[in-house]
Amino acid sequence: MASSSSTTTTTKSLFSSTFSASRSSSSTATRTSLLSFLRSTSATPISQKLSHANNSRHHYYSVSPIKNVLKTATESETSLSKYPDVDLVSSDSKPTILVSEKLGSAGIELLKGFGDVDCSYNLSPEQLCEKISRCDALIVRSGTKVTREVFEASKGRLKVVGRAGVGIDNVDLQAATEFGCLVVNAPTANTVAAAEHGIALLAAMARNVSQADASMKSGKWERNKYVGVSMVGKTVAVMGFGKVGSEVARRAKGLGMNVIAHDPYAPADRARAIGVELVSFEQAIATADFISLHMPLTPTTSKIFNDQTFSMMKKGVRIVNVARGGVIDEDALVRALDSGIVAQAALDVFTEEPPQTDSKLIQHHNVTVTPHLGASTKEAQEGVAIEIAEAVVGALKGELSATAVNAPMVPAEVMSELAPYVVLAEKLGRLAVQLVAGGSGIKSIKVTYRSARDPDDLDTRLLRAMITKGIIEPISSSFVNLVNADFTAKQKGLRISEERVVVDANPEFPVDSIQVQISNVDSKFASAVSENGEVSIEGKVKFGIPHLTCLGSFGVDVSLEGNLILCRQVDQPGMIGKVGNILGKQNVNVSFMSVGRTVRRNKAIMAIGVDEEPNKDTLNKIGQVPAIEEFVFLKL
Ligand SMILES: NC(=O)c1ccc[n+]([C@@H]2O[C@H](COP(=O)([O-])OP(=O)(O)OC[C@H]3O[C@@H](n4cnc5c(N)ncnc54)[C@H](O)[C@@H]3O)[C@@H](O)[C@H]2O)c1
Ligand SMILES: O=C(O)[C@H](O)COP(=O)(O)O
Repeated sequence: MASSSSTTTTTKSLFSSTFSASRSSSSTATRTSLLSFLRSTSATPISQKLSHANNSRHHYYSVSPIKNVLKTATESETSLSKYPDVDLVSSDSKPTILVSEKLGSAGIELLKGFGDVDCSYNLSPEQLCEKISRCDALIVRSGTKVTREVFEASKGRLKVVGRAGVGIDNVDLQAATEFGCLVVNAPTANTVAAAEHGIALLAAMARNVSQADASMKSGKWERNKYVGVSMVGKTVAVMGFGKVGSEVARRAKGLGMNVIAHDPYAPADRARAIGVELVSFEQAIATADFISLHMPLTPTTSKIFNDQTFSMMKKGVRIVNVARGGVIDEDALVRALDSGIVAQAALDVFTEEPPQTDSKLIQHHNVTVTPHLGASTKEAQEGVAIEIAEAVVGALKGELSATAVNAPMVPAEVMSELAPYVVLAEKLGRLAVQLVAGGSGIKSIKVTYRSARDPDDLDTRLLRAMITKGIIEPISSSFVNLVNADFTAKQKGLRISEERVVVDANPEFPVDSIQVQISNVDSKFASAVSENGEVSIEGKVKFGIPHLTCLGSFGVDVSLEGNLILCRQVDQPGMIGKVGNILGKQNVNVSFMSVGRTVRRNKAIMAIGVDEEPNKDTLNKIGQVPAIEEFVFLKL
């Protein structure tokens, strides 16, 4: 008995968990196709009319199979000619990588080995927008705002934004996704540096180090004024128990502190392993003597520390923030400091950076400040530079990234297994859409994955994205990639639902077959319409090669390579010879032929693979063969 699970995925997020790169794809054909998929980024958000070139002309990759794949992007080539004003990179040029903030030298060297590196610091927003149209990649730290305007100004050339650090709140992720631009970060290399800075601020604040230092430098000797508080035995609440928060917790325990933590998403066993109790937000802030902030800035955490939450804190609490300034309502913090609810604050990050010099918060005598130095150790900066350079180069090569922020991250072994099915998925999408009659608005697509494995074991994001690409690209000037596939489908009003069905097949393979059905449309080829009235095709991977195995109600067996002529005819002898002759006369090479039928001597479907595209006259002659009732030419 087949069992199934289904999802509707027009709005489902593409992005999740962990991943490593895709170098282990099984065949050259498969590998190059994946690379092209990642590379063919969107020139324009689909919400706007395409008004400039896309980047698919940037043939700077030296590996020849990749060039072949770029050549197959026929739609891209056609639409490029419409936009002669765009500064296209020639086929031999290297990618241009703009580095807009200081990056460790090891990372710069790594980038120089791959592309032309332009280190231009302190650019104004206008200068950044001006430069970006000539750049394929941009590397930033927290000081560069990568806004929607930047993506618009890039005119589709920008393929990847690398954030040399953790926080990506300075990058407009929605705009990046709409433009098909991958965003990657360097999430691990500065963790220890940030944690050490948090502990440094905690200790400096508790012992009034910066105030006493300033006092002495102004000629004073105020031993009684700067009596501090001890940390041992005190409770510290770590708000955000991720990478930095965990490291702060470890160090705080080493100082003899009682550590509690609040993080709605942190696993309890990680906390237990460090000897930390996970508590509610309210419990954390109400019981802590020290509060150390380590959560990201998100719509949920924005100004989460405000008048109301300060009022819930223990009087005399001390707060450290090395996360993001925006999680604190800074005016409310000044009020809490003035009223004594908060005894002291130590801040490395601010809502506006740099903050106004006359800011009441910065000037407050109970506040210790540093200019966003959390990640600024030699070691961390070399680390993030290498981490981000590798990620950006990998992305420019078309590899899936281990640190992608706005694209699916698929483990290497899953990627390798799925690779041939990814190729099949795109071909099925391309075929299905070409079978729809012009003028039919496509709205609803159903994809059914049949597999011997448990439905939960099949990660369909890549397959769905490729089907979307296959469906959209032949009929529009949009360019679809892994980053923008779901968004593009949604913008086009396509509702893609998925079903996973368990079948009796070989469990060694992740997928047995993929079926694509388009409902409520007319077809150019009536035989592609199933008994239920949908344009329906199904395919399998056989010996690593994608095959069409079902068309409407007809079983066929056609390898999906080259171009395809499908004919429906009266099932009678001599048909293959007749059509073969017509093609031969026009020097069109037939790569294969296959006949499928429902009932003997009734109707048959003939599928003919051709290397060249037959001219109109040849196609007309095929149509004139008396037994042929309908035919269609499809580009794969
Ligand atoms: N000052 C600096 O130079 C510096 C350096 C590194 C990191 N950071 C910042 O520190 C923060 C943490 O970095 P990280 O590498 O540990 O990131 P991380 O993603 O590993 O950890 C963040 C944690 O916050 C948790 N979280 C999310 N929403 C929360 C909420 N509402 N309440 C409590 N916890 C919540 C997440 O579950 C996660 O565990 C980020 O904002 C990052 O930008 C600053
Ligand atoms: O999020 C981060 O990684 C830190 O805030 C570091 O930012 P920086 O790269 O600007 O120092």
